[in-house]
Amino acid sequence: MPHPLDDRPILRMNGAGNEILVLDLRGLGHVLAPQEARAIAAAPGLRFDQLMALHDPRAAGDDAFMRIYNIDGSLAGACGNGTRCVAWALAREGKERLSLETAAGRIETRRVAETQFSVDMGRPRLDWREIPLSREVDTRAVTLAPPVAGAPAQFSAVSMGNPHAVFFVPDAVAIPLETLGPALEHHPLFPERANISFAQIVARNDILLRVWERGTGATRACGSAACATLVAAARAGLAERQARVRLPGGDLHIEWRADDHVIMTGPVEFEFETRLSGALFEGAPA
Ligand SMILES: N[C@@H](CCC[C@H](N)C(=O)O)C(=O)O
Repeated sequence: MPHPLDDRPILRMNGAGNEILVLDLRGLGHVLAPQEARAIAAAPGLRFDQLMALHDPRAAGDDAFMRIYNIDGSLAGACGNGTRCVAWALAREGKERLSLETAAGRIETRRVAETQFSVDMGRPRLDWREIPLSREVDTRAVTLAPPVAGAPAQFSAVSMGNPHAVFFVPDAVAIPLETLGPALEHHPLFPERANISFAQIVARNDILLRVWERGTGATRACGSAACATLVAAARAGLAERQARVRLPGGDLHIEWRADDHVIMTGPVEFEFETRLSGALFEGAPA
């Protein structure tokens, strides 16, 4: 009996450099196990930061339900760059606007140019319980206790459907991401771990950002982190409610609208399409 994913098409893309796979499972009824996601990541050419698995919509009017996997097989509630890639993939079916559901809620996408998409990432969640944090704090300025050597003493916490900690620093490029990232991702303040951002305010509408992603590590871009950073910077009075956020893999434009929704606009790039082989999953549950 062949594995249900044998010969299934899969798209390799990137969103501002964030490495994304899009796997359309609509009509199949198969839910990827974490081991299966990790097996795909280990296949030649298929390493990913996030794998966006599309499932049949659960609600009338939606185009798909998305499960979002990190490279370690864990699930994320949101992925801005991956969502733009999904928007590109479904635009091939003639859909220029999408309504997509994830574990964290509903998001909407809109094509703004051939390879540029806007995503309404919804409302930021700012209560410590929603992020979540392990103790009651004002999320605008959380003291990092216990401290981590080399990390700033305070950060701002925001959920964009996934947990983000934003550290404002004078020089984002100088940050030793590979050592601070994992120490902070697993800090006891974050019961569900966290995505860790180091943000340098260049001007009130221009932010330089480097991100250590929960479940993945250092990436060339993170859309939800860019949204969280803009929200944190605006709350701290450091930035306007819209800004360019510059990441190693490209720029994103983020706007925190008056209606509280955060809109992210940025590029996608299609790299190639291939087919999965059932042999990848030998030893992983079907
Ligand atoms: N790259 C993504 C976010 C990634 C999700 C994250 N690693 C998590 O587990 O929350 C983006 O573009 O938003």
